[in-house]
Amino acid sequence: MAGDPIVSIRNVSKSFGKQQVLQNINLDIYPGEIFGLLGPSGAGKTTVVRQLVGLELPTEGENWLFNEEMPSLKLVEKAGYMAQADALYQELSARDNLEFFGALYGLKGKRLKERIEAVMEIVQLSGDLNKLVTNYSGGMKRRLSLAAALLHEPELLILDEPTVGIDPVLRKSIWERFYDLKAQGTALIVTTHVMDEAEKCDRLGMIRNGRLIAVGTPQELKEHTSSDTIEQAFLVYGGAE
Ligand SMILES: Nc1ncnc2c1ncn2[C@@H]1O[C@H](COP(=O)(O)OP(=O)(O)OP(=O)(O)O)[C@@H](O)[C@H]1O
Repeated sequence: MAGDPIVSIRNVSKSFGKQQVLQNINLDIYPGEIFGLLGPSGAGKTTVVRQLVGLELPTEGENWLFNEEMPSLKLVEKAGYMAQADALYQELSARDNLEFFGALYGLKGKRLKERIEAVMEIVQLSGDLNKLVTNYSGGMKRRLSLAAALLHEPELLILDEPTVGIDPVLRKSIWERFYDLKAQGTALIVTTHVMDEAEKCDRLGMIRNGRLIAVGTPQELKEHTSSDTIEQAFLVYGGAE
């Protein structure tokens, strides 16, 4: 792949107490690609992405972002992160939440106002800007969290199960926005256990029991295992482990 990787995970292992949750992960991710981390619940996907944003440290190995080792405060502005659990202030309106997150990223005034309008349009919540978050549905909260991650136009977006609880129609339109961002050169890392979503990624990393068992385009992974579906390919790689 052309150019320097935007993310480089090097020999990363992680244990929580006696439980080893990541085993010698090596992975490079490049600008402008949508990289999917696919694996069942508990496989270690969240632990990988939390390390990339400096919320977790590896027990062994290194995580590099933009040619700098994590954790680094300087990198906070370059990456946008959407966690699995929504980190929103329930008693505030969507607008107040976005103003708060925007201020954290150094956005203010007219620029902040413009960005809030733009991201709320992307997640189709423009009409609900002044509503209190406590009155949002689960799917609306997910979309608002996504809006917050998009606010400062980061070069790298790290999204932990971004479309859980979002209906298929909106999921499709959110993926269209992901492709728009990719076209602008943004790299996206998306964790998922949904197979049809995995198919939409440029490349996939399959994770099972803390190990990266395969990396490639959806097409490559299917071809190498003579599988018709990603699910089948996953089972073949998992079985061969
Ligand atoms: N802070 C922690 N302390 C102890 N164990 C943890 C901690 N965080 C994660 N784990 C364990 O690490 C393993 C991997 O968890 P992780 O959340 O990374 O999986 P995941 O693939 O993201 O799963 P899911 O799709 O359910 O979010 C699990 O067994 C989990 O219980």
